[in-house]
Formats: sequence, C-alpha cells, structure tokens
Amino acid sequence: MRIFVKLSIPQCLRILRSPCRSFHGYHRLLASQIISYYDSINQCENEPPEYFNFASDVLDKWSQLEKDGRRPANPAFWWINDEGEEVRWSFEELGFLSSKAANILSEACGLQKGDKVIVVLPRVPEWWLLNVACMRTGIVFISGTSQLTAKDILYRLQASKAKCIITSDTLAPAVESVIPDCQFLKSKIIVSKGSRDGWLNLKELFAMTSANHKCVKTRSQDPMLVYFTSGSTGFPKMVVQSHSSYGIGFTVTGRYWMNLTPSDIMWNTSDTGWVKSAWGSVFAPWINGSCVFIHNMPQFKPAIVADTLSRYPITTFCTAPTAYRMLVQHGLSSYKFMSLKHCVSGGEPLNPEVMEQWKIQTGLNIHEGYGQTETVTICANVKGMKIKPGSLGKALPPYDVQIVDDHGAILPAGEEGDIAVRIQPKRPFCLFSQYLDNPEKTAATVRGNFYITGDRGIMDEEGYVWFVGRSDDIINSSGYRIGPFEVESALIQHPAVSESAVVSSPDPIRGEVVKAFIVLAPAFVSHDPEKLTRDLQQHVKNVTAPYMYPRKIEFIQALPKTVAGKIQRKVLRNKEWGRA
Ligand SMILES: Nc1ncnc2c1ncn2[C@@H]1O[C@H](COP(=O)(O)OP(=O)(O)OP(=O)(O)O)[C@@H](O)[C@H]1O
Repeated sequence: MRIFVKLSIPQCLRILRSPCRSFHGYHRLLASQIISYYDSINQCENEPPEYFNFASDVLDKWSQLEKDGRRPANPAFWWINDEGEEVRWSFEELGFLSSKAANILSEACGLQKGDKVIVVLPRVPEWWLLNVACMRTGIVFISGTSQLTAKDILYRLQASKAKCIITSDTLAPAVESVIPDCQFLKSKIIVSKGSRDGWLNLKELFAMTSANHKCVKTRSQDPMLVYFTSGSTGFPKMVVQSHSSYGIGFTVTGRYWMNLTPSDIMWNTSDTGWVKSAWGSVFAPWINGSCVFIHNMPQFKPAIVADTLSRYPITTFCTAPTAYRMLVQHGLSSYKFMSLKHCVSGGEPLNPEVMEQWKIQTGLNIHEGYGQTETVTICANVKGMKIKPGSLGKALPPYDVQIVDDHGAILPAGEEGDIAVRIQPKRPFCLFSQYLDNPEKTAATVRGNFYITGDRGIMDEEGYVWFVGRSDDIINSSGYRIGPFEVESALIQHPAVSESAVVSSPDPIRGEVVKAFIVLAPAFVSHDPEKLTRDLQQHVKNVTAPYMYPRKIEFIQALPKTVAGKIQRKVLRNKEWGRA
C-alpha cells in the first residue's frame, strides 16, 4: 500500500530547493507535492522562490521520482515522424542528453549565462534538448519557425543580438546570406546528418561531449526566453519571459485547463517557433510530470493527425482552431481515439460551430483558453466548469482579469471594453518582464492599475469573458461596433464557407462597412458568385444580428496568415483602405 505523507508548504519548499542528495534522502516526497507546491505559487498562497531553474527544480526532480518508482512508467518525451522513426526518453535520459547539450553550448560555442541563442528547427528532438540546455546554462533561448525567410532571420539576429544560431540544412543557406550583417553572431550549429563548412555539427559534438554538467543558479526573475510575437498586428516584438514566469506560471494551465497528471500524454501540434509550443510542449506538461508527445509532420494533414490520435495513447490534445476546423471538415466518424479524454484550443477564436461538430464526431468538448506571448493562460474553460461555447472561460489564477474603459476603470458586466490584467498593487510573477529594448512599447501596455492586452471583450454576470476582437480589428459601421469574430462564426455555419476573415472597408455613406473575405469549400467553388453572395448575406442576417451582415463579400483562394498560421486581418484591411 502506498503511504501518503502530507507535508506543509514550507516543508515542500525546503525539499524542492535542497540539493539532490538530501532530496534523495527524503523518502516520502511524492509527485503530487511537486505539483501542489508550484500550484500554491500560482494561487498566490506562496511567493515564487528567489532562485528557480526549471531544469534542476522541476525536470531533475521528476527524474528522481522516476528513479524512485514514484512516477508512472510513461516516458517524459515521445517523438515520432512520418518515416516511422521514434524517440522515447525518460526524465533521466532527458537530463543526461540536455546536460551534454549544455556543455556543447558552453564549451564549443563559448556561450555564457545571459547570452542569447536563436534556435530555428522543425519539431526535432534536438529542439527540446537545446531548450533544456539553455535553462541549465542560463542562456536565453529564442525560438523561430522554420518558415522564416532570410529577411526574418536577419531581423531576429540583429534585434536580439544573439551570439549563436542553431538550424537545419533547410535554413542554413538563408542564414549564410545574412551573416555579413550580423556583427553579434559568434557561432553556428547545424542539426544535420552531414557536415557543412563554417558550421559546428550538433551530432558530432554530442559524440565527443561529456554529460557531466552542473546546472547554473538562476534567479526567478532572470530572463529565460525571448519570444517574437506572431506579428499579427505589426512588426514582431521581443517578449522577455523569466525563469519563474513561464517555468512556474504554467502549473495551473497544465493542471486545470489541460487537465494533466503524471499519467497523461499530451500532444500539442504547435510549430516550435510559436509560443504555444513552450506552453503545451514544454512547461505545462512537464511541470505536471506528464509526457510530451510530438509528431513531426511537415504539414498539418487531418488524415495523419486523426491516424496518430487513433494509434497512440494520447490523452490530451491541443491544436489551433483552424486545425480543429480542418479535422471536422475531414470527418472523424471512421476513427476511434481510444485514449483521448481532453481537448484544448487557443491562440485564435474558436467558432462554436466547430466545437459542436467536434463534440458530435468525437464525443469530447474542446476547452478553449486565451492568452498571449506576454502572459500565461489568462482565461480558460477549465475541466469541470460549465463550458459556454464561444467564450474564453474565466480568469485563471494568479490573474485578476477585468474589462476596463479608456481610463482604466473597471466596466460592469455586459459592457464591452479592453481585456486587462491587474498589475497594481502587485504585478503577477507570470507576466512578461518587458519588450526587449523597447521601453515605450512596454510602458504603453499599462493603463492605470492594469496591463492592457490589446483585445476587446465583455465579461458576463458569471465572470466568463467573451472575445470581441483585437482592438485594431473592431469595425465601426454607422455607430455600430462589430467584432469580426461574431460575423466569422456566423459565416462558418454555412456549408459554402471553408474559412473567412472579416474586416472594415470604406463606404461613402456609412464611413466603414463589414467586408468578408471568404475561402469557399471545394464543392462551392464553381457556384455563381453573385448568388452565393446574396445567400451568405441572408444567412448571416438569419443567424446573428442583421446589422452585422457583410455588405461586401470577396471570394479568395487563401487568407493571409502569419507564420504561426494566424489570420492577418490587418493585411486585408490595409488593402481595403489603400494603405501600404
Ligand atoms: N482563445 C482565443 N480567442 C481569440 N483570440 C485569441 C485566443 N487566444 C489568443 N488569441 C489572440 O492571440 C493573441 C496573442 O497572440 P500572440 O501572443 O501570438 O501575438 P499576436 O498578437 O498574434 O502578435 P502581435 O502582438 O505581434 O500582433 C491574443 O492577444 C488574442 O488576440
């Protein structure tokens, strides 16, 4: 029989902070106590510790529990690709390999605590090793998506002053083409089977480097990551996240929104370059002792995703709304997701229609969450809570979320305003530190006692937050304020609509009107566009408030999207208004 010993928070604290030998000596430390301790910080019952490092304080503790037989036998990391290759690591193996990678960064690249490294890799296991290696050395990890062009890479290298870049064969030529303009860059590592002139080869370095590494001591507030935002609204900003912010702040996200435990296997399909990868493929699962599952797919293909969900014991699935849309359009009735029990989505609005289809086809709800690169999860429909389709759910601790007006005053339930997080009298420990080298932009996020997200929303009487749109995307037509999300959600209910983006368009009488850009479902491509336009306008009038209907409709082949796959309404809006 397993004996549970309940420890007080200070006891847990002492144990978690103690060096490994005394931790070994403590026979009764249980998985639940690691989670409860970090949860208590998220719940504001405890302050974050002065020193914190995710590698030594979380991953190495799970490794110890694993050795002691106190964690379920599933791996810490489980990776597959389309060629049938597979990698499985326990926490111990993750510790061993990431310690080697840490030595490579310090020795072969000569990097030190505080230096920055840009890692542009597809979903290969090395991405996770390098991420953890950076934690171990205190090097600041900056991830980029493989879709970056030479111009994007140059911008990122110059803006961040990174001293090292690590990439694959695909992007090496692009990096080489911009090197003359990157005065801070000192070393380049290639992740490849073959060698390349002027590059260190990670595989070769692994073969010759020791795994004997002592994790550096990092203060909770030391920078751990820099993330470039998606750039949906402008030039990407560099968001600095500290060791404790992302390292501890995702406990609640993982435990309550993603419903993770040490027995769970979580698959988050996000690209490594997007912040969602840090959320759902690193911090939230690992702080809860869960297994991170990755399928390295060059492209999101619904049939392959559905097949993977059927063949592997994945319990928890996270993907973008667009991906859920593609999955339900593909049709899932012939698949059986035997182990799947919890699904989450975020990053973009999730149309209630897609949620309903998912429920019909899989029997599962999609739990929507909302957050930003600058934050951890701000709101979510957590397990056990009544889900209100189309809402972002309720505020997640430690955030106090409010809807505020232009002066920072809290608005009553039902009134639209800016979605904001309280930062006075105390800034939450899990809010970004700053936009790197951009104090003006950092200061501009503050209004009165609040951090302003830049999104508009409404809070209902029960505390659920409803997304109206990004502040810049709101359409003001004849005095009506219209959020694109509601119109897009109405449009997607029509079988002709595969995807849509709704923006404002100039109008001589009304000032601006609603315009919908629509990608048609294949079966409707050859239909008469004028008739379709009338049908769609009538459909929107039928399913939502008539003033929202799109007075203009344009059918297009594809919507402009960021590298993270988010719709760039700004591009369409600028086109409408004749702006560059
Ligand atoms: N569940 C959701 N529903 C609607 N929108 C969401 C949801 N989750 C996130 N978002 C949107 O994504 C934004 C956060 O995305 P991210 O941090 O990647 O930067 P971005 O805003 O896309 O890029 P940039 O700041 O460069 O324009 C939120 O501010 C919000 O507009």
